[in-house]
Amino acid sequence: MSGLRISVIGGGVMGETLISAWRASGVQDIAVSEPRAERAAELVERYDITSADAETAVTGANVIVLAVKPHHVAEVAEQIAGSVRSDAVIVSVAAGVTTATMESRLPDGIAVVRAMPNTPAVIGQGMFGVSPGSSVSSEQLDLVVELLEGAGKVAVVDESQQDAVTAVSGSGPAYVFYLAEAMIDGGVAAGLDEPTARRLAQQTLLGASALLAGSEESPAELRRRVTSPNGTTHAAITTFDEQGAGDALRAGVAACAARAHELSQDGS
Ligand SMILES: NC(=O)C1=CN([C@@H]2O[C@H](COP(=O)(O)OP(=O)(O)OC[C@H]3O[C@@H](n4cnc5c(N)ncnc54)[C@H](OP(=O)(O)O)[C@@H]3O)[C@@H](O)[C@H]2O)C=CC1
Ligand SMILES: O=C(O)[C@@H]1CCC=N1
Repeated sequence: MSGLRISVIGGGVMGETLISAWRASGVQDIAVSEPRAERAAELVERYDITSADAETAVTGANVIVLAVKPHHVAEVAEQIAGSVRSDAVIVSVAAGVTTATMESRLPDGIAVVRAMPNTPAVIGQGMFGVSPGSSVSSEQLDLVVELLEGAGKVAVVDESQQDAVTAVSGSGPAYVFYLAEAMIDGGVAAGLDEPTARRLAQQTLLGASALLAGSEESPAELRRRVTSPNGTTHAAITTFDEQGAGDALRAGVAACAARAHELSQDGS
């Protein structure tokens, strides 16, 4: 994508994730704005990008990514409002911040897209739920989708579904790591050394994920194929059910969506 200039406001976990993925996919011109000087210098050194204050970083940028905490989005939008190109597209990755909130802080007609990423984007395996605001042209949406596809898969969804997207894919990697922690702990308790338990859990999650992603079968059917009658898996799943693991996970996903909704009400 020649002539593309991306400005990333906020050089934390998600800002770095996207910068890293875009550098790996060949994007040349990236500027970051990050208030902590040491952190900004680290990103400049690591990814060969430029660093500037927010107003300078967005000047001339075609795509501006807001990767600050949800409660900082409105003030950052106000801060850059006078410096954005009229044809720029602003992509916010903040949980719970609506396109309407951002549009109200920016000049009329500026294109705003809300995107919910996840951290596997750092290895090009991200999942993004994307919702255009009221002033986004189809070319601008295509540009954002193409850019994000450099870091993973993209689903364009109605903005009303963004809290649910956050609850499944945005926060989802943490659920998988939580499962990995429990599997490793359980393996150690059953007699493995930690590095071996970790290796077994890692490859099992990788293999099972690839199988699930490439299969026409439902997760329930794939699980059934592991579960021999009255065998070892049956013992594990029966215990999970008895102890409410499935219900607990469903309740956690619902709590995540509710928290995303709460953020969209007051941003804090
Ligand atoms: N981490 C994840 O897995 C995901 C995160 N998100 C969203 O991404 C956003 C960022 O999250 P994450 O990267 O985890 O958070 P971080 O706290 O790691 O990053 C936010 C960064 O923005 C910086 N910042 C604060 N104010 C400004 C400002 N005015 N101008 C420029 N930079 C500023 C912060 O600096 P300082 O620390 O000094 O305040 C910090 O470095 C959030 O809105 C979150 O909802 C979405 C999906 C997944
Ligand atoms: O925990 C959070 O609030 C952010 C949004 C989704 C993943 N991390």
